[in-house]
Amino acid sequence: MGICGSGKSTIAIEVARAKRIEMLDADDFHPPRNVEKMKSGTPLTDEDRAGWLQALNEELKSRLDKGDSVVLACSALKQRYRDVLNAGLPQVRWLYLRGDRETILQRVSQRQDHFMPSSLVDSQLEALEEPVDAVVVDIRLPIEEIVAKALAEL
Ligand SMILES: Nc1ncnc2c1ncn2[C@@H]1O[C@H](COP(=O)(O)OP(=O)(O)OP(=O)(O)O)[C@@H](O)[C@H]1O
Ligand SMILES: O=C(O)[C@H](O)[C@@H](O)[C@H](O)[C@H](O)CO
Repeated sequence: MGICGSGKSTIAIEVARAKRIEMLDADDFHPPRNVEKMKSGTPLTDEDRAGWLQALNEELKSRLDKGDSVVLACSALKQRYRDVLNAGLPQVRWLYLRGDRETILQRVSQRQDHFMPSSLVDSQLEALEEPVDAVVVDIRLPIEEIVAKALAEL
């Protein structure tokens, strides 16, 4: 979890590869209207995110109930969002990619092929409620170090 540009997809892909498990990217589950909204520079509301979070919980459940493991890259900005994602799944563990505004802005503005505009970074930081029950990493660390910490601690 973490705000836009914190490295969720990058880290999740590597963790999933190392553990040979499936990786899901929550961005692939946003309804088109949510993506259009973000593209046009408007932050999502709790209401916009509600169905999406519910759907992601179902996706996790369908895999974990079968005994499969999965890595989900998801912003999960607020505690109540994480409560929906976690519902009925006590085995879920969180990795929080903690990022400072400057590094995030730099990475988001350098990305070419992404719908998220850097103008939304401040709204993401405002919405963010830092987790108390997560493994926390600083996004300025090299990718390999973050992945190693995730593999060691999750
Ligand atoms: N630890 C890191 N060091 C340097 N660059 C990184 C690191 N982690 C990610 N990046 C780069 O930062 C950018 C943002 O990463 P990524 O797209 O994985 O973030 P994200 O959290 O999935 O973003 P979003 O939620 O907006 O899709 C990418 O260009 C990625 O290559
Ligand atoms: O809850 C949200 O506002 C969204 O999930 C965003 O965080 C983006 O989808 C993602 O970070 C892409 O940049």
